[in-house]
Amino acid sequence: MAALEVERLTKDYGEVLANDDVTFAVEEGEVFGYLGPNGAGKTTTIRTLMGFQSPTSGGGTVLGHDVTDETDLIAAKRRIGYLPANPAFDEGVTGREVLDLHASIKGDERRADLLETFDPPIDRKVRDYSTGNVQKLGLVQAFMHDPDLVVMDEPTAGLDPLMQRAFNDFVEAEKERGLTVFLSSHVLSEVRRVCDRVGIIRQGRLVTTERIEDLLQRTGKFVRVRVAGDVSASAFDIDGVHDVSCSTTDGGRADDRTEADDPDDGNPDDSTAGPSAAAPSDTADTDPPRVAGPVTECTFTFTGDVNELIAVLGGRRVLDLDVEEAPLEEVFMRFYGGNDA
Ligand SMILES: Nc1ncnc2c1ncn2[C@@H]1O[C@H](COP(=O)(O)OP(=O)(O)OP(=O)(O)O)[C@@H](O)[C@H]1O
Repeated sequence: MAALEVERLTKDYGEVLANDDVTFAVEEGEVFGYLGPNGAGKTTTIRTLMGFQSPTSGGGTVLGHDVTDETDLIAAKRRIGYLPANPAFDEGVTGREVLDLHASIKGDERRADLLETFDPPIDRKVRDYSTGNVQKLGLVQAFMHDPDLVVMDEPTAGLDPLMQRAFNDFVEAEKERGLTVFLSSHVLSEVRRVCDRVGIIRQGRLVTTERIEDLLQRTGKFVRVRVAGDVSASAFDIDGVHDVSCSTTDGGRADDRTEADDPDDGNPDDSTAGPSAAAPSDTADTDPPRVAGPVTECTFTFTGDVNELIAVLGGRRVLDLDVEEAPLEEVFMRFYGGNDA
């Protein structure tokens, strides 16, 4: 049984169709990221799943309970943790009192541990909290009754980088324990680190659901190669090379030599540039080959067979080579952007 299901969910606010026939499921034990640009419809889905608003049509289940059936949902909510976007608590009470109230309804067996991790100033009145501290209090509240499913709307909003990292560590550990997490986010590093799968929504429509690994696989690698000689982009005309761009400079020029030729620049990349190892034997560990004459630097995204790339490079004198995972940002921009294709 899926821990959370959204089935043909449509929410029409009148002027805006905020969710348009959205269908996806989150499996037990999965961490699922729900992504999309501002106003895409993420909060609308989340609030509907939590029973705070009714769908125009369609619906969903959480832990097998119908989200449009109020009574059914009450039973499920004891086993669900929820962190809304911009959580708001009674400003006149302390954080401790907020948690005590929550504990009286759902329990708090994990409160002490969570307070060690997130550490909001629980004896101060909520009105004196910073935005980040409100968020931390919300996180403690969402997890402290040891739920089976946690739903969070932008959980790291307002958290400083250290706290964001603590949150990511925490979610990874929770995943190990088998917790199911559904979260919306704009923070791609966080998504990449903690999520197994993502669903991307744009203008109310689900564009894709995909495993993070597959998304990265499909995106390919970002390649930057420097070769001796005047080489044109057509030299890399093999399957899987995209957006190739080459520029040739005089290899003897000081500015062009700076990175590759300076053994003392402390740049570890100079000595580890993959197939530079395939370059001639004058490629000392700390002293990449010098070259007289033109040097061409080409960059491209590569989704093809790496052996074909090696074959192309094999016929040339490679001075430097970087192969990196393409940034996740690029992948998401494709989906976030205006081009449906
Ligand atoms: N109560 C409402 N009445 C009318 N329109 C609404 C209402 N709530 C949201 N909307 C509109 O529905 C669309 C989706 O909003 P929603 O808050 O679900 O997006 P979101 O993806 O969560 O955005 P963000 O990333 O900015 O939080 C937006 O155009 C928003 O203006």
